[in-house]
Amino acid sequence: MLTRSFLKNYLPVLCLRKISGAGFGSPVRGGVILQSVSSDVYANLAVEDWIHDNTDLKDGHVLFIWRNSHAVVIGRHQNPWVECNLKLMRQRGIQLARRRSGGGTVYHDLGNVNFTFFTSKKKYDRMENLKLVIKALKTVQPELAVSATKRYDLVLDGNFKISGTAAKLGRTIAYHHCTLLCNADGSLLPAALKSPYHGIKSNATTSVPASVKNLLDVDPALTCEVVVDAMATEYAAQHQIDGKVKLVDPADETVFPGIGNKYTELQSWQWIYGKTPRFDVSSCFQLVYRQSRLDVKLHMNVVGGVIESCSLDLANQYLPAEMCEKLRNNLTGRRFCPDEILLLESALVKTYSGDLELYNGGICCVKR
Ligand SMILES: Nc1ncnc2c1ncn2[C@@H]1O[C@H](COP(=O)(O)OC(=O)CCCC[C@@H]2CCSS2)[C@@H](O)[C@H]1O
Repeated sequence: MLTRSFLKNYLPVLCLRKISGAGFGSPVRGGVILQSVSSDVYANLAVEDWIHDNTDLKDGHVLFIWRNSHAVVIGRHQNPWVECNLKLMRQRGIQLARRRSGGGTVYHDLGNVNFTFFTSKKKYDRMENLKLVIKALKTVQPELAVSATKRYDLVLDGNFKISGTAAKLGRTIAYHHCTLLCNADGSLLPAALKSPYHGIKSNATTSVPASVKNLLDVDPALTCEVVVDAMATEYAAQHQIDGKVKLVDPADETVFPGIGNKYTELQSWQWIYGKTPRFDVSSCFQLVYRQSRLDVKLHMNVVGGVIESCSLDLANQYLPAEMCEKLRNNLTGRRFCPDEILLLESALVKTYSGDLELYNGGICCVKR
């Protein structure tokens, strides 16, 4: 079920691996530059996955260029509640995506361009790729004080980050992807990446915050479009291919058979939240019931985004042990949500649904 159209369009560069027993010749040397017509972060990440899973790049290489509408992209082993402000993101329509590569959290919008360099694992070389980006930028602005760091960031004036890097190494194929800030929203970027949440303990990868800058602030000529053109020209020159950029539509199953499944998975709660490394979280509340206030300490152990176990410490054993037990049972097995107050409230409603006097009497939780 391999797509003739993909082969027609993208061979001689890509040699597609056998799928369902259908093999297609031997690897062919060459390179190709693809650019997505979509600004949907999940669709673009699905293209990366698809190329990673379905191509054999023994001597071939691919540059994939893509931009997204507002999104925060966390690394494979990160905790979204630690890394970003989910409430603000919901209010501002900023998508949350988890990528397959490791590393930290970045903000994307149409003022940020992403470049994915696919090669065989042998040819994988992040510094070479970053040198290419620097060269391309310098063709537009020779005076640009841009350099690569040991962490594979690109910085301006030795200080201001304009690009972050992450990578995924497969069995035979590898990719290195990086961002490039041309004209991203300078106030949403830090706001979306600031978690209001404290008290989470885990071994998840944490991001390394940096001072960032947009290229456009240094030189108005450095728009995304100009930078993309310069990159395509430089990549083509380096790999001795024609600099034509082939536009691809991630929704086109005739080109990317089976991509719909990848897209669905990348958007799912199970992938975005469910893949969060296990963590512990502790919170203190006051439970207000009629005239009395009750201090509550809530400890939760969250595995796969779901509360695996929890404990409640209540001063003076205010609630009968069996009620505490009921409350604990109602929290256990629920999906963790950033607002423990809501979580506790809904567990209380469930626990006391048979005790209308208590519930109607107005239990409310106040975070201290
Ligand atoms: N778009 C963008 N570009 C560069 N730097 C950014 C960006 N957004 C945020 N940041 C800054 O980097 C740190 C995180 O740095 P940290 O080093 O922790 O993480 C990264 O750089 C990851 C880069 C992932 C690149 C992938 C390529 C395609 S999909 S995402 C963050 O706190 C901000 O200060």
